[in-house]
Amino acid sequence: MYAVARDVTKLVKAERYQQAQQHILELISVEKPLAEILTAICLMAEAHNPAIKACVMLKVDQHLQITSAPSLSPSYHAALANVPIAHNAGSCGTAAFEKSLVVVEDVTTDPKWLQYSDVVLSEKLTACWSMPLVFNEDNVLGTFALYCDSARGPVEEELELMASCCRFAANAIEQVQQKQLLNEGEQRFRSLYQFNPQPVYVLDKQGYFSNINNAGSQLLEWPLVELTKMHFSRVILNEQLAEVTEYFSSAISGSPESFETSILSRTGNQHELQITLIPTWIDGEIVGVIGMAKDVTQHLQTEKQLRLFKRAVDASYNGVVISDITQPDMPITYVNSAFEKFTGYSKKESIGRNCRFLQGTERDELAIEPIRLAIESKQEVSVILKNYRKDGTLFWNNLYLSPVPDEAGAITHYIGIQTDITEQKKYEKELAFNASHDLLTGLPNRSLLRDRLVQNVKASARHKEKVAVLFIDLDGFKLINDSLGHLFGDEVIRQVSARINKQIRPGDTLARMGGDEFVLMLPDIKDINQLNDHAERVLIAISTPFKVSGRELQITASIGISVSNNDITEPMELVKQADLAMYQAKRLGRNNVQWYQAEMEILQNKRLNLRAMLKQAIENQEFELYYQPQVEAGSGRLVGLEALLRWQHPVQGFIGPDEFIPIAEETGLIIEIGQWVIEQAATYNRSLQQRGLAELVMAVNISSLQFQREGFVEQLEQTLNKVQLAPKWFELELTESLLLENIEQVIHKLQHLKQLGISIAIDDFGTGFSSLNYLKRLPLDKLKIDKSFINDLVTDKKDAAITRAIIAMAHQLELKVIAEGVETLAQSTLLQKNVCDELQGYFFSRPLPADKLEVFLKNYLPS
Ligand SMILES: Nc1nc2c(ncn2[C@@H]2O[C@@H]3COP(=O)(O)O[C@H]4[C@@H](O)[C@H](n5cnc6c(=O)[nH]c(N)nc65)O[C@@H]4COP(=O)(O)O[C@H]3[C@H]2O)c(=O)[nH]1
Repeated sequence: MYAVARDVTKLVKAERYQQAQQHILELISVEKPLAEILTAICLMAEAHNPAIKACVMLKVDQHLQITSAPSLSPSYHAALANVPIAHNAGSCGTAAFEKSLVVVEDVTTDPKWLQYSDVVLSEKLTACWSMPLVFNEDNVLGTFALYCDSARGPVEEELELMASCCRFAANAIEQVQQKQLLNEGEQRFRSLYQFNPQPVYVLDKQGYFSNINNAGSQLLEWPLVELTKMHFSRVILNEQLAEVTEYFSSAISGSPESFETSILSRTGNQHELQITLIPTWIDGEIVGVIGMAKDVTQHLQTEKQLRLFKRAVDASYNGVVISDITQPDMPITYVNSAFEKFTGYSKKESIGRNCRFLQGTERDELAIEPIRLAIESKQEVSVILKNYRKDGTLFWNNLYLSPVPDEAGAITHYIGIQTDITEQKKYEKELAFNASHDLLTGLPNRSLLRDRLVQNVKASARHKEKVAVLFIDLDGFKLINDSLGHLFGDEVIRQVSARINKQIRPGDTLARMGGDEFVLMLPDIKDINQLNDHAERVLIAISTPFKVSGRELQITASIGISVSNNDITEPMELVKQADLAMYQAKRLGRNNVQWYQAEMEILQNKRLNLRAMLKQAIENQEFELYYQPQVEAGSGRLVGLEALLRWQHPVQGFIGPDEFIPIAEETGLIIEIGQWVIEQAATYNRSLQQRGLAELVMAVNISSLQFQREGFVEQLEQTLNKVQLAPKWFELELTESLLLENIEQVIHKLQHLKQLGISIAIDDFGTGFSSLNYLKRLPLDKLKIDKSFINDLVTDKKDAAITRAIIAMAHQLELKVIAEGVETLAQSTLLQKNVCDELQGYFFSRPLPADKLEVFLKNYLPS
């Protein structure tokens, strides 16, 4: 009977224990709170033996805290709230520390309980056995302890119970902790997903959005509800769809993809996105992809713009250079292609160096100073620098420097824009030179001469010295120019200027005033007596024969000299004075030197007066014609008259033609005067014939200006018709130089005159630049040997020889010859002997007024 009763108790106990275990497993599986599960474990242990109490402590940091001890008092709970994991920290603290079972049979004697024994005793408990809750062999989660009211160790059965409770507790704790970890992970993922500022989305295997975060739906501008039914192709730009679909297929096959594409939002806004697609694996199977997008529209635009800027700067015509002013010695960090082209230095050779290497060995401190100041004050600046290319050639660099701020506004760099203005500089220099120099000879011109004269006159006055001016004018240059052409004339001027240039000292100025006029300024003259020698040397230099275009030539010059004095207020006055002196030299037969004298001014004034009076002379009928007879050499018979103009001014008295004709020519009045002479001479000749006084050819001097005028021949023809004088009784005396101007037109006019029956004589023959060529070509009748040859004809063999030669040549060309200025019988006889056709001169008669001529005609007897 007894035996049966015992078996039942054991059985009941085992059954209850099993039920308790079942209950605990259920609690764990339905994820009941940990404290509830641990309490159930404690109760299961206590149910085994009413003399023992259970306690579960969990590890929190390096301490143990009671999580469940259902049969222990609240004061016990409070006292062991925080037990350290250490040696001698009660049974539990020690067990957790040593990771092994600790059995304390009597807390009153065991040193492990020194601190806590009172608390245990007040619970009427004596022994405490504690087992660590270990997970994965090493990880201590806490402790499971059994207290006993008697001082003893655990029996075998109790040890098994503890081990079993520990397993249950460790399981429950582990599951709770796992769940906690899972929870946290999910929350983290949700945060990453939901609060990500960049679009994140989930696509299913077919490419439909299953989910998308707020940033994504905002970018696409579609409501979340609608998006989750949409296929991704709906938002991709058409032309990129094929490519994106391929990326999607690749991702859905397990390979993550990253690419850039363009999408269109609901309202049509285009965005450039950088997308990463990651396959989503669930239980070893891909169920879709997670997409992450980054809106790079702004970034791409900025990049595009930067690339454009870089290309533009690279392609710029101007050299561009950027220097880092935050670095020591401000190295170059960038140069464009134009910089490389200008300077010859490649990018590699330039970057890292300071810009000053372009200045070569010399440094233009004056130009660099503004750059230094501008960089110091972070200002912009523009300077013109003399720089050198790699090959050593100079170039002018118009450099504009501007500060470049960083994002924070601090100036970190300077950008320099270079313009190569070498050509412009050269042009400016040329312009400046041309403005002050004569193009043909390269000599200073009038304006530069004026500047130098002003400076030198001032300086000389300070040093009590003088400035001399030599006005040099070539003799007969007009004839050379007219007969041999302007190019030839230019070459003559060039050669003459070079010759004079050789005669000057440093500090002298030789200027060309235009035409054939030169001015030589000689400063610092100490002895004015040397000036004559100087001028003579110039004359000799000019008159030495020279060759131009293969033609031998000799040319002389006339020089006027003036010297500064204290009365001079305007230095150019000196040039005027030297000019007047030069005119005097011309008047005195050319090829000589004259000094300026105050009387010359008077003479000049007189000329100006004359000019004014001449205008009145025609109206006031102050002109009169004198006539000088011309005789046939052989017979002495009268054959012609030369009409010579006389001017009887009511106040000034007689004024000679040599004096007023040049002025009449200068002013153009010669046209009117000349026409008056023609009419007067023709009328008078007709009158002589009508009155039966003489039948003679009337020769009239014609000025170049008059002859060159359009309609001259026609007007002459009309005049002769008007006065009814047959053209054969009229002759024109033309000078050599006149014939050489515009030769084709001259020939045409002469032929016309010839047709009319008017004869043509060449006046002053032998004094000009006689060209035999034109004599042959022109329809002429007569040559008039100049009186300068006749003067010394009898005494000077050379003059006699020239005269003979002229006569012989003229006859060969079937031209008549008349000699003028015949004053003596000897001259007349010699000319006769030399078969000169006609003679004219004081020996026969002076020019006579009409009344006296008529007396002469009546009395004339051929000798
Ligand atoms: N010593 C010297 N001289 C003599 C002798 N026989 C004549 N003469 C001068 O020689 C000049 C000859 O005239 P021309 O060579 O045509 O030189 C002329 C001519 O070129 C110009 N001329 C005179 N009348 C006119 C005119 O009506 N029209 C133009 N265009 N020029 C004129 O003025 C020049 C000077 O004229 P004139 O003073 O009248 O001077 C005249 C005349 O008086 C002589 O035996 N010995």
